[in-house]
Amino acid sequence: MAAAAKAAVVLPRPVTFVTGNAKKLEEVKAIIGNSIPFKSLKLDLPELQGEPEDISKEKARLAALQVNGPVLVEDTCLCFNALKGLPGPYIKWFLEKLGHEGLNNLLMAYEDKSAYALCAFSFSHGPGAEPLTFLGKTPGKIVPARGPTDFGWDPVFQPDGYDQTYAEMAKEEKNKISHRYKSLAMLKSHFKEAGYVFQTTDDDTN
Ligand SMILES: Nc1ncnc2c1ncn2[C@H]1C[C@H](O)[C@@H](COP(=O)(O)OP(=O)(O)OP(=O)(O)O)O1
Ligand SMILES: [Mg+2]
Repeated sequence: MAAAAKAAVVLPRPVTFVTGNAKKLEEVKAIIGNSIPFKSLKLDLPELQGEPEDISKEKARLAALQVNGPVLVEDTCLCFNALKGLPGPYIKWFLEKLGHEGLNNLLMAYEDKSAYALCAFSFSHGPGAEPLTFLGKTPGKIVPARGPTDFGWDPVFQPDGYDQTYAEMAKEEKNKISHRYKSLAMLKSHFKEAGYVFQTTDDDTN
């Protein structure tokens, strides 16, 4: 397919990354740096039930309506293979109610402790536009909590090939292999290929 003939899409302003989670924002900033012009907005968007990709897309549709411009949202899942992918998108509530020990206990009856972290970024050009979704997946296993407890389930997830949990790893190291890094890498190449042009206006200076 010839991509060369495509005209660049003009976006009315920088992309707004909508999240209620400050830690996620920190990682996204560290990973995308200046490669995509973006600003952030703290909103806790309602999340549909269903498959990770659909939840992420719906979040992007809602965010685009609220922001009235291009948006980026992210939904994170932690999926246990023995439980056929659950808690998946519901990990936030499972973590809140059960804690790290409870997450380990869910797997007590199973020998298989393998899991994967899944990150679904969705990007929408604006209200009414169909969001594009980029999925990043990092395989690992669920272990008793080790390391700092300041970011979600990081202490109970040990990525394959490492003897440290996400929480124990240096940030730069985690950001090189994480589910979030992988989906952002796809997003970055999409931006590169699409060659979006951003219109900046006075009310966007910040
Ligand atoms: N990289 C990560 N490592 C560990 N825990 C994470 C990571 N990313 C997210 N979490 C936690 C935070 C939440 O409890 C849960 C993901 O739920 P999710 O709905 O994606 O986030 P959130 O509700 O905190 O932010 P948002 O406002 O972007 O939806 O997993
Ligand atoms: Mg959420």
